[in-house]
Amino acid sequence: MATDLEASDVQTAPTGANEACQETSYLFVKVLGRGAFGEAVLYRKTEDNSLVVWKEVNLARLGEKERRDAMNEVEILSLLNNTNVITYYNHFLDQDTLFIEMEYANGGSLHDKIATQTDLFPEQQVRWYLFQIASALTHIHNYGIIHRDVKAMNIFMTKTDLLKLGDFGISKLLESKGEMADSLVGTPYYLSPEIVQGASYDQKTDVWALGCVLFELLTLTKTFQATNQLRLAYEIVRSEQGEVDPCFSNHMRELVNLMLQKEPKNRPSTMDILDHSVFTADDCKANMEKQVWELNSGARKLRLQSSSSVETVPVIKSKVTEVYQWGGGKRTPQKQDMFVKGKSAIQVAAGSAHFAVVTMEKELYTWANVQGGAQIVGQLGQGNKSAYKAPKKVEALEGVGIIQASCGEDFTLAVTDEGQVHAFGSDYYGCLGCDNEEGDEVLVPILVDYFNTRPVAEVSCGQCHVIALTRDRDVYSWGCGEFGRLGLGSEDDFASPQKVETPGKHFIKHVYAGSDSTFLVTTSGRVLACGSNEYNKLGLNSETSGLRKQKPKIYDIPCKYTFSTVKPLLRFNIVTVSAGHTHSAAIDLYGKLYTFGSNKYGQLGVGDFKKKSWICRVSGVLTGKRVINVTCGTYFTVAATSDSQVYSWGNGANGTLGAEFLDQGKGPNSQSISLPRTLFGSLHLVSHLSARHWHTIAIAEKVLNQKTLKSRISSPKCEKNLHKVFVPSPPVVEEDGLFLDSDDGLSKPRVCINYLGNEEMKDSGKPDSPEISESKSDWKMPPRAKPFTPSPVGGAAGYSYQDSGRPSSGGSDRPGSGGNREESNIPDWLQAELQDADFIPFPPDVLPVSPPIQHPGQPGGPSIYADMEEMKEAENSMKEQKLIKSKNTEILEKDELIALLKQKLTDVELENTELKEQLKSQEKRMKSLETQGDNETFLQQRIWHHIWTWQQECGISGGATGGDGSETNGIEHLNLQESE
Ligand SMILES: Nc1ncnc2c1ncn2[C@@H]1O[C@H](COP(=O)(O)OP(=O)(O)OP(=O)(O)O)[C@@H](O)[C@H]1O
Repeated sequence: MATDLEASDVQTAPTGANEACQETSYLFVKVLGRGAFGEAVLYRKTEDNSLVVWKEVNLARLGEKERRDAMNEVEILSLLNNTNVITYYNHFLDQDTLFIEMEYANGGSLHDKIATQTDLFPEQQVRWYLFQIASALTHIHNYGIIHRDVKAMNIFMTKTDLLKLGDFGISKLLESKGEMADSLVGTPYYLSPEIVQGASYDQKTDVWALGCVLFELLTLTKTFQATNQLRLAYEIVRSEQGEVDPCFSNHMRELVNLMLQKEPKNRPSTMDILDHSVFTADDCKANMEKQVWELNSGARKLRLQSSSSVETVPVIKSKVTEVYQWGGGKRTPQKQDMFVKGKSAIQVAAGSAHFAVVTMEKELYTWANVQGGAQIVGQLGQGNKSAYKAPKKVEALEGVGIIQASCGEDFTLAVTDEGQVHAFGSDYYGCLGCDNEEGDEVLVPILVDYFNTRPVAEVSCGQCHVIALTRDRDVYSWGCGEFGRLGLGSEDDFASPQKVETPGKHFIKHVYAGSDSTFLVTTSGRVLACGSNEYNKLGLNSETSGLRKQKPKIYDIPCKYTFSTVKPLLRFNIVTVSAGHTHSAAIDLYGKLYTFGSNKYGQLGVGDFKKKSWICRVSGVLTGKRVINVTCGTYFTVAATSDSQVYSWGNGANGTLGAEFLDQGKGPNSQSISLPRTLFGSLHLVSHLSARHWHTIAIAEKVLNQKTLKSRISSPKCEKNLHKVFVPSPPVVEEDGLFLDSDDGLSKPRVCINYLGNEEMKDSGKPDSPEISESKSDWKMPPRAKPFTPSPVGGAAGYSYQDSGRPSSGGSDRPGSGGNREESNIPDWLQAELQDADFIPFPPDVLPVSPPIQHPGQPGGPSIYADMEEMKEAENSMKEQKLIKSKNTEILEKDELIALLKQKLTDVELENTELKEQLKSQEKRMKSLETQGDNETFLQQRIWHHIWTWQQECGISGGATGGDGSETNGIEHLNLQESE
């Protein structure tokens, strides 16, 4: 049926140019330079106006090995996601030219920086640089990668003094960390003694090169120099570098000597470097971690948050957890009364004709919703083939603590708190993982022995295959292998778990099986996919246009037998994926929702039914909201947001959208909607969702009453100040000691509230420590975001609030709502709340709820239970707060609110009138200046600048920039804004 319905959607390879690929995606800016094999060109990407570098590598004159190296660079870059490493976005091979798209570092290279430095760098600055390069190397070493070409020229800089390690042209991914590489590569000055001597080497060769860079930073000269290569080699092997100026601390001099030890084993690892006393004194390391995060998150927010303007933080006063199902003939959500207090559901799963629910008590319940000839073949695990219509406990699992379950088409798998896996239902494709030893239909749960010694963190069932993630982060798959969905390099079926090789040392965080596809999400927010890419539902197709020497092209990939990076998603930090039958969805760290695949029934949620060959961002009513959960059915999508709304869209036949259609028209899309539409009439905070075929099941906490605090965290107007608005949490260190990028799903960006014009927004521009200000040069720590501390007087400027049972319309950006802190009318109780950093900046839904996963070594059971504990604690603390605030809360009367709003509006009107007058006078002044001739241009420029500054301060977009060379007339723009 699917194939027939979607026939018109099928893409043929190579695809002819369509609407999308005729658009220019890239605008040429300039050629950055030429390397040995091609040039690096700067482009502006029209999609988000970001600057990117396309490195063209001419492979025609490359030897076989060099070709491999180039491809190696691409593969390796795509695995990495770290602030101090150049980010990889895309690549393609066009005949003999390999095109690689990567992040642009706008501040030159460290080599240039050293070359133009006249006085010695202050120690603090050297420390700052060393910290960043050591962090970058720690990241790549953790992935089993040796860079092998660390040198000042390959360390790029941003204008904010962030360093980014790039040019992985000759890096080599080692299969295991213990392996020693033996090929002779590198740049003479930075070659390690072991490479010069032709011996094997490991990650410590990068430490040597880093030692050379450090020496260069400390002395402004090369560590080893000679008039010829042979002499240089001799000097390197002798390993007797020169002296470092005694103005540097003993710690620093000791460290550089350690790094330049001839014997690799005597050199510190990059982790040791970061733990050296150079960094541990005075909380220096923590400050630098924070600094890197802040500088990077500022830049990233500019790119990613451009249309997000409102952050809504629901404060749930009371709630009841309920389980709802709909679809399969049930046109509105049906409540399952079984799951009430004492049996509250924590996780749900939908199969084609059955459901499974895991409760807080670690019990498993199953039941059926059989339609159209579907049969019960044991998928309920009840010991018979009855189609129980109401939830029934799986008695055979009595005494076993079930913490997660997943449903395939006609089978079920359940994970215990000890990491064991139980399976039941159809074993036709070998999905029960027991080598078909139990027959085709297994009516009671059996243990998948294979995992007895390999505890499992989570499983995900596709239509007829399974993917499992162990607590050691190994991935296993089994079942039907058609289209390569098992990621095992073939289409073979397997009736027992098979270990999946993923490229590089990925740290897999979650696994998701679709009907005939599979996704993996890494700890660094990367997405890998394999299986059928029909309709581009894996997002593996790519297209380019606007590149010089390059015709617009679509690279259509029908299926993948091994896991590959989903390149169009590399720009985002993905935390959750849902794989549907015809389309897929992904949520990023900021709660933005992306969809890709077939759009025949509007299932991509972008307002039309047209075919899309790219990744879509679902905005519309979701703009400014944080999506916390998403699930894809066959032709529909359901998503839940943090402000307690549930939306559905796509094909509504058979009740899949959980809402009645009042506007049924004619034609193929008569029962479809292409934009998200709310599903419940009241507020429901959804902690877990699952859809398959045409069924959906959800755990919804009915929010009986909620107060919504809204904060403008980002709007086009205040984007330039975004980096000052976000207060970062320090990067997270995982139990196994690995550094996770701050952008990893595990870190929680603390959203603080501020506005243009607030004092908080000003740059201090001052050095961070006395040590710097006393330094020889005028170097300063990069501008640092001032943590926002709401002041007791008007500190909450920027919040508006409601107290109703309905959510806010969301996204409203009322004029003047961001007034001066001193003039804030925010009531005291709210100010007090805002000062409670634990309460406001960490909404419980910052991380989308996903199937439970227990990290290795993590005490206290699966994370979902920890989450529940946290939620309970949060609820208790909220109750306490409620008591304290009960007095103040009285002013939350409607009349008070209306009065406040009116006052605010009056203030805004006054401000606007004042502004208009000021502008008129400036207009007059400018006109008179214009008449004074060319020699007045300088003055005009200053006036333009003033007008532009006002516009920015007043949050008026499209500012006047005529004075510094742009085409727009600022006053015209301004008037237009006002009249609007
Ligand atoms: N991501 C980037 N951001 C900013 N500048 C870059 C980036 N990548 C390359 N460049 C600049 O572009 C120029 C050419 O770079 P390219 O990598 O092609 O050659 P190379 O590194 O100089 O030589 P080779 O690749 O042969 O080692 C260099 O000046 C480099 O600084």
